[in-house]
Amino acid sequence: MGEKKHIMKKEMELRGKESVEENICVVTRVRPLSSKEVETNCPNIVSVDIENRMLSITKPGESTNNKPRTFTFSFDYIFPETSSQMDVYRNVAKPIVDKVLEGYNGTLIAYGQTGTGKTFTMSGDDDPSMQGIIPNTFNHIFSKISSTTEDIIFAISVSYLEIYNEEVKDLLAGKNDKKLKMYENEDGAVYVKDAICLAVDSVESITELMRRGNANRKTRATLMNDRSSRSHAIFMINIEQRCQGDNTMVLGKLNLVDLAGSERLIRTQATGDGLKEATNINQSLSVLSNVIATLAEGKGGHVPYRSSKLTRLLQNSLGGNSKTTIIATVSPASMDFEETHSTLRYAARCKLIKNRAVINRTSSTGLIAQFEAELQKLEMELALVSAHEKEEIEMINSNHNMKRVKCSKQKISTPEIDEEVKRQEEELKSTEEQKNDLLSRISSIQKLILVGGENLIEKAKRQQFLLESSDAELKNLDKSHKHLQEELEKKGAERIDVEEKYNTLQEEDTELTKKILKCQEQLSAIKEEYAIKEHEYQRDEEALIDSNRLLLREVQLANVMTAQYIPKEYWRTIESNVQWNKETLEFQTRGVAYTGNNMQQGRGDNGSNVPYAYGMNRPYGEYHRKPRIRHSSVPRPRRYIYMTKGSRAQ
Ligand SMILES: Nc1ncnc2c1ncn2[C@@H]1O[C@H](COP(=O)(O)OP(=O)(O)OP(=O)(O)O)[C@@H](O)[C@H]1O
Repeated sequence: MGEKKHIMKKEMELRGKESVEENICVVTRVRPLSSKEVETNCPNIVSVDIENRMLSITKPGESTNNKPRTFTFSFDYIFPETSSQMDVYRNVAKPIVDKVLEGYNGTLIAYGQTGTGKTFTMSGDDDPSMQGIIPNTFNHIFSKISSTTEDIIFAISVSYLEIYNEEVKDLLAGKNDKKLKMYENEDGAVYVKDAICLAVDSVESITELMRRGNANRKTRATLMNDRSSRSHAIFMINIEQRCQGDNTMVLGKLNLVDLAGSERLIRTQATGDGLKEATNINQSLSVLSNVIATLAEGKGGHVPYRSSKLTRLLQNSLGGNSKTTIIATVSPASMDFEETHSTLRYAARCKLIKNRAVINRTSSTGLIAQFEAELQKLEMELALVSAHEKEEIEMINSNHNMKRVKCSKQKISTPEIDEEVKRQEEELKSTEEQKNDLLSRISSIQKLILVGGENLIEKAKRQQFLLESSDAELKNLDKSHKHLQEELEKKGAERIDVEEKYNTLQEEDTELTKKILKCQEQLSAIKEEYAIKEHEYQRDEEALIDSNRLLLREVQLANVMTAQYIPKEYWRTIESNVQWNKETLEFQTRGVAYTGNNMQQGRGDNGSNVPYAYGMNRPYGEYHRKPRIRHSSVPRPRRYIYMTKGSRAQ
């Protein structure tokens, strides 16, 4: 005994090393509005954002700042009203069943207000497309076994229990209402003593057990549901498998739990047995809620599993060795707001629970070993019976021979021999019956040992096809989603490109606009300058015209003067001695002693007749130097006389 405990402790230590802690998976499923709710125009308060896995509910009649008050929750997966049974199976149950087939414990729990679709989700209807998780699981398991290799053998067994008014009942035991007791085994796992556990060899046989159990389940019509489940039901499937090559054994346990629905007594108006059932249901759900709250806190304190049969049975699934998923079912109807809100809060809390699942490696004392031992025993019996049968046949044959010899020799009848043959033939018949019975027992046990790769049933294959086709559909969807995503990314990149180009163009445009503005400024400055210059030019032109006019007058005056005052002979002398100096822009005379004032002075001083030099003392314009006659090359200071417009020459 001590050695066994030691081995178990070692095994548990090993399991601890192999396991990984992970959060419970929590999903929600919204049922469609019922025909009654549609008829009464009941508002839908639920909105689902599948992509972001968010679900929001709106509180009827309450708003802050004119906005309706909404509560948003996020879950691992959300199934809107339009989700099919296969959608739920593929996304929620299939991953867990696959893990159970690897040897893990798996649990699926449907939780929610009464009438929100727990039984619909777990069991569904007979119509194949309406089948719920439990029947889809059968097809999945058997088709998976069909597709494994021959060197793995399986044994599948089933139990179906319910907890009704805090009593554990066996749903496979017919109408026998025997209460069952729960115990803990050596490694702490809770089990129900004397619960029927039947081995199954096909989808048909397991479906038959489910139907039998469902027929025995307590249901009642209530104000909230025509066929309300009044008990928590747990369908348990054990999958044991052994690899023939290395003799390794694993045992996966799958618990499929359809809880009774929580209900507000004021709404169901239950009385009598209905009231007692509802009180027990609410009580056990409240203990479940406490267990979840304690586990969610994660402080490792005392968890009140023992406070109800339900929590005790689910001990391993909540905070223990199991891959667990909770499916919270909710109603979209506005009148169910309180219940929906409470279910969602409860479910959100479940997300915090951590489990630590490990593959259950078993010793050889499992179902397969039991079957093999029984087969061995039956085959030994068969060998004995066959040997006996052979002896009997031989004896009968020898009696027949004896009878033939006696009859032919003595020509007498042999009543003793006839009697003996008759007796022996009866014995042979019974031996043959015994042999047939043994053969059929052997064959039925052999059928329960499922060999991997065997074509177990066509239906399972069909279901597998359904699953695979939905997988393929999903893959196709994924593909087109990916394609769309890529297209979107491409378009996004193109848009960025265009935006960049647009930005550069805009920048260029701004630059050019700046340049244009600058050019425009320069142009207007130039125009302004041009206008000023034009004005100045006009002024100069006018001044030139004026000065020309003045010069003309002066020339005429000079001509008159020279004609009158300079005799012709002097005139020729002056002409021949006068030269135009290009540099000084003056006339210069050779051999003339006096110019300008000197000449005037000279004439005045010495009384000579030297005439006034040409142009002397004559103002003639603003910009023009008056040509002067100079005698000597010695320069003398120039005199300029400026004349502004309107002033007169002196
Ligand atoms: N997703 C769904 N699609 C279509 N019909 C649904 C869906 N969910 C629930 N229903 C329908 O709603 C009704 C109530 O569902 P169901 O009996 O499964 O509720 P429940 O949660 O198990 O209730 P209870 O706790 O009272 O047993 C049924 O008629 C069922 O067919």
